[in-house]
Amino acid sequence: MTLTVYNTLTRRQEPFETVELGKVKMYYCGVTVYDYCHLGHARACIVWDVVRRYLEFIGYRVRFVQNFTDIDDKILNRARQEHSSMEAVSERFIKAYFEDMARLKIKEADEYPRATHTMNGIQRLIQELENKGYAYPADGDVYYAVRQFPEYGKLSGRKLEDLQAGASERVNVDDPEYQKKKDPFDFALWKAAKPEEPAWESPWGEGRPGWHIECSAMVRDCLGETIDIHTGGDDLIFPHHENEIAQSEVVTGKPLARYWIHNGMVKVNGQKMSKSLGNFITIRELLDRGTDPMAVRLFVLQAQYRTPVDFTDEAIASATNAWHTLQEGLLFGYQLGNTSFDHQSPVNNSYVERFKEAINDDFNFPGGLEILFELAKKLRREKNILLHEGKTQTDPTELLKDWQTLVILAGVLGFEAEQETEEPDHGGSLSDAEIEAQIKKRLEAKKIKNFAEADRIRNQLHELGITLIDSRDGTRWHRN
Ligand SMILES: Nc1ncnc2c1ncn2[C@@H]1O[C@H](COP(=O)(O)OP(=O)(O)OP(=O)(O)O)[C@@H](O)[C@H]1O
Ligand SMILES: [Zn+2]
Repeated sequence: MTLTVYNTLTRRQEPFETVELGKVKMYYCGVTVYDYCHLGHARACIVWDVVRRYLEFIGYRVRFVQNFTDIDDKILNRARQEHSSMEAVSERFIKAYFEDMARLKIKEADEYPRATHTMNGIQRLIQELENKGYAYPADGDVYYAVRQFPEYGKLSGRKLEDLQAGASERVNVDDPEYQKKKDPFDFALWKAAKPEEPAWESPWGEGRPGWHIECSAMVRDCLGETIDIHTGGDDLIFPHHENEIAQSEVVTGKPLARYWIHNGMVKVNGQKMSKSLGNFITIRELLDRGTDPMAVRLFVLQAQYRTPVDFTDEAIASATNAWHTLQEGLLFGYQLGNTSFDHQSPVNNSYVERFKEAINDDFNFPGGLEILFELAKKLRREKNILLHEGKTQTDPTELLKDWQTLVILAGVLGFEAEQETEEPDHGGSLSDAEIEAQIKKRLEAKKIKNFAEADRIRNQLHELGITLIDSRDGTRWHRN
């Protein structure tokens, strides 16, 4: 089966065909840099990191561009609060962004355009929109006339009429922007300079760009007129991506992107985790309290990328347990005596095929993870037998191949285990009686098919340096 992806634009899962054979141009709407990144951003970044890695794995050459929005009211507000400048705030949080992403092992993009570095492209686009009759100046601002674009709403499936009806009560007629607009849904392409705010020269006077036009200009400057994949969180479908389409497509006469793919939100008690709402946990907070970056990756990839996920401490704890299982599998080869990993090593193709088959179905990463866990659990079982009986049950050459397969496929999803972390700290070990009691609890959990709890107990014991060996006559154990 070849890759098929769900396209927000057509609301269908479609075969993936690129504009240029073998090449993918991909743009991700990145962060507005006025604060530290939170777990919601981590989800978006991990999902697109893995989509990119997977496309490379199946043979595409991917050009991945991700922007920074470094002009925005929120950045200006923060600068005011801190008595500093917009540049100082954005530089600080861009630096923090790179630190966080390095800790999460996110591959760097090929290019990171910034709004403030794209001023020519932005102004050129606005000028072209004006020349074609899609934009009009109003008192130093410039607005996009949504009524001019009959396809407006095609991405989000919203109709202007419905929006109008819904919004009529909420419109603030005293708002100066409202008074300048010909239609309440027209949006700003350029905003006249306000006193003491950063501003750029333009044919419409001093000012700064609106948010949506930045991305249209950055896509065009960095990747061209039609790209293959445009991504971002599903909170951006309307109005941001709708407006990007409206701006770009009337100027170029071409589709802006073949596939619009959106990640679901990380939520907290059912509400979007968001900087503006203040209900977030930053990536650095989460990692500084000892969460393994690979557990964060697992937390993200265990969910289908389009569905919302709830952040809870329990969910992170359970992802941490699962990571320990995977980690054990990834370290298996070193226990067999290998000192390094050779990426050219032979692999077990049947697993590779199953892995691809799962993920080719609209980037079904949870399906891909199942294959990894199958391999990791097999290797763990063999490791226990090896420790206990001095040799493995399966031919070591076959096992080595399984291990190599696991390392390579896990790498496609960005998972890496470091050899140094191989032996967890065995500090507070348990007495024999305590171990027996835990084993009993685990058996009871298994009886009622609560395998998650059974695995949790096994992993917890493993952390304390105790290995369990399951056999037909019960569970034996030894200290490592
Ligand atoms: N809770 C979340 N879950 C998943 N993705 C998110 C979440 N919040 C933001 N994103 C995605 O991260 C990228 C950067 O978002 P942005 O900088 O606008 O953050 P934000 O937290 O939504 O900001 P704000 O709270 O000010 O709206 C976007 O692609 C956005 O869709
Ligand atoms: Zn964007």
